[in-house]
Amino acid sequence: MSATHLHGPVVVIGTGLLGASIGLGLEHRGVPVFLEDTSPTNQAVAVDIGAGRPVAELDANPGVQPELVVVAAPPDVTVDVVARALERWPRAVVVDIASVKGAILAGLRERGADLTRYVGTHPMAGREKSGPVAARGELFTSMPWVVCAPPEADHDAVRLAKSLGADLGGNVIEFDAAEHDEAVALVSHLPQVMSSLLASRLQGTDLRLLALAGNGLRDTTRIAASDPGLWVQILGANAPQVVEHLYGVRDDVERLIRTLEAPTAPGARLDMAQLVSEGNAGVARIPGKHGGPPQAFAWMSILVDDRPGQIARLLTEIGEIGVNLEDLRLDHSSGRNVGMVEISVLPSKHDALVAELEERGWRVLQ
Ligand SMILES: NC(=O)C1=CN([C@@H]2O[C@H](COP(=O)(O)OP(=O)(O)OC[C@H]3O[C@@H](n4cnc5c(N)ncnc54)[C@H](O)[C@@H]3O)[C@@H](O)[C@H]2O)C=CC1
Ligand SMILES: O=C(O)C(=O)Cc1ccc(O)cc1
Repeated sequence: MSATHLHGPVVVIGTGLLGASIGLGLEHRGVPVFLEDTSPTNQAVAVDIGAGRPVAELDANPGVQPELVVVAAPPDVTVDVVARALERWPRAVVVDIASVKGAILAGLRERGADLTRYVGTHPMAGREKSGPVAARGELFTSMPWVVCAPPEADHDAVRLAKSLGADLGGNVIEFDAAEHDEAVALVSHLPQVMSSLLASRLQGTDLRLLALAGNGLRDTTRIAASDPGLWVQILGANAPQVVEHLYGVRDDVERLIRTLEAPTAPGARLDMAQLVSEGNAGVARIPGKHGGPPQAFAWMSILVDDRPGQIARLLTEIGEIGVNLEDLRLDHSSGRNVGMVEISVLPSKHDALVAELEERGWRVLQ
């Protein structure tokens, strides 16, 4: 990885969730950012939260060109906005961050855009919310940041695109556009579709039934709250790759339906076990945090009295014991006078932590 950093100025066009998050992250590192959006409100909000200054202030100084332009507008308008930015700032490198890459590169080629100064990128980080109000400067920390350089791109343009991802704390990975689209169909677009399909089953359901919802439902439906306008564009631009996975899902669902229609038939239980085991095998392949190899963490549950300050005391004591928490979940059902804190740690730390916590009087369930 190149160790160079951005100096700026950087122009961000499209100051919604992603654009304002990029602006915040760069401004935090001292890189001057200028913002532009077709929505005056979104631009003003992004300025107000500290993501940069209006681009008019850069335009007022015609001698200064941006070092880098980041197009963070919706996929449908990205080709047009990138092509115009390449013409408007003839010395700047222009990157986009749209969730699909092949269609955008093809569109720019068709338009005869100067691809020596263009690099496609895609931060694999986001939220189920949109607009600058939801922006977070640390959104990209330790998340993959894909760089898809067209063969025509200058070395310096690629270096700058990588610096953007690295300066925002991302893990930079190089793919070509076709490989990228194939990968995101599986790791991003299919999860969105599955989450939406699942959550749509909840429509019209008696709220008394939904009151039983636990973490399983929440874990599998968070991204069902995503913006339909954005996802129409993403799925439309990557439809052939996504549909290949849906054929596989359809086959598996049909197999499961046949099994559950006759759950006591010979072989049916094996089929059910196989379905869950196949899921076990898939989930074990998801890389750990920071892009490392798959890492199975060891979980434990600690009972805490429902009194103010108990969870803070627990976390302080875990810090004193010197163990790093990998994940933390709270289960705090109303009407009970104890809560449950579930934590995960490296497997090598698990037994010693349980022993230490029990010694200090905590009730630990494994
Ligand atoms: N939402 C997410 O989690 C992620 C989104 N992306 C990509 O980032 C891009 C932006 O997505 P979000 O920030 O989520 O959307 P958003 O809806 O929060 O923001 C998009 C912004 O672009 C502005 N805009 C629309 N047309 C424009 C134009 N012609 N010129 C200038 N500004 C224009 C809108 O007014 C809005 O402020 C999309 O291409 C998306 O595929 C990439 C990774 C994650
Ligand atoms: O909310 C999440 O966890 C996401 O994964 C969001 C997301 C949405 C679109 C992308 O192109 C990349 C990431």
